[in-house]
Amino acid sequence: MMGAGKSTVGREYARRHGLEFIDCDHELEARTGVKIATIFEIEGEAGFRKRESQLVEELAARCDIVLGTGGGVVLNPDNRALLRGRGIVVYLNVPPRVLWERTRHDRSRPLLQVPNPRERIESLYRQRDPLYREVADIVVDGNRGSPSGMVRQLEAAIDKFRQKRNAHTECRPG
Ligand SMILES: Nc1ncnc2c1ncn2[C@@H]1O[C@H](COP(=O)(O)OP(=O)(O)O)[C@@H](O)[C@H]1O
Ligand SMILES: O=C(O)C1=C[C@@H](OP(=O)(O)O)[C@@H](O)[C@H](O)C1
Ligand SMILES: [Mg+2]
Repeated sequence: MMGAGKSTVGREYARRHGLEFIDCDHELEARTGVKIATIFEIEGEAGFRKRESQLVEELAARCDIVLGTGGGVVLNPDNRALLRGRGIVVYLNVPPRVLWERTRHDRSRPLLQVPNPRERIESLYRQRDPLYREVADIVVDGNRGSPSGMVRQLEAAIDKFRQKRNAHTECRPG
């Protein structure tokens, strides 16, 4: 969700692991030369989603990167299928009250520039939580510490996931 810490925690995780971090929104801004809010203004949400999907399709083919998506990436079933098929997908789950606290003074997210952003966050959370769970390999409570604390929790959760996955795919001596 917006404000969960994908951009902040993802960047820090990648730095600590010597991986390239690509943030979908930053990448779209770099490629278009304008802010996300301007893409929404000119092309509407539909135009933004189209650009986002094209970028996710391109980047899902990359290896050895940490990809920080926008929170709305899961709305498109094709994006969900792409993400499910690649890498390890983490859902940073943060309750709406905290998402609101983290985003309330930030005007960079057009979907929250409404008269009742708090209610908007709650309804988006209700709508999207099942979609995030559908795509995620790992669900991490994203409200359990500072960004660097979250990176350590992510490391532990990813190690655990890899061990479990390897145990399942190991072949037994015949
Ligand atoms: N674990 C955390 N604890 C406290 N604040 C955080 C945490 N993770 C992110 N933040 C803050 O919340 C805001 C939104 O983070 P951001 O990484 O942009 O979220 P997202 O990319 O998921 O929308 C930023 O101001 C960031 O510094
Ligand atoms: O949740 C969403 O629909 C959006 C989330 C934003 O990214 P963050 O999740 O990084 O804030 C950005 O892609 C756009 O404003 C739409
Ligand atoms: Mg972000």
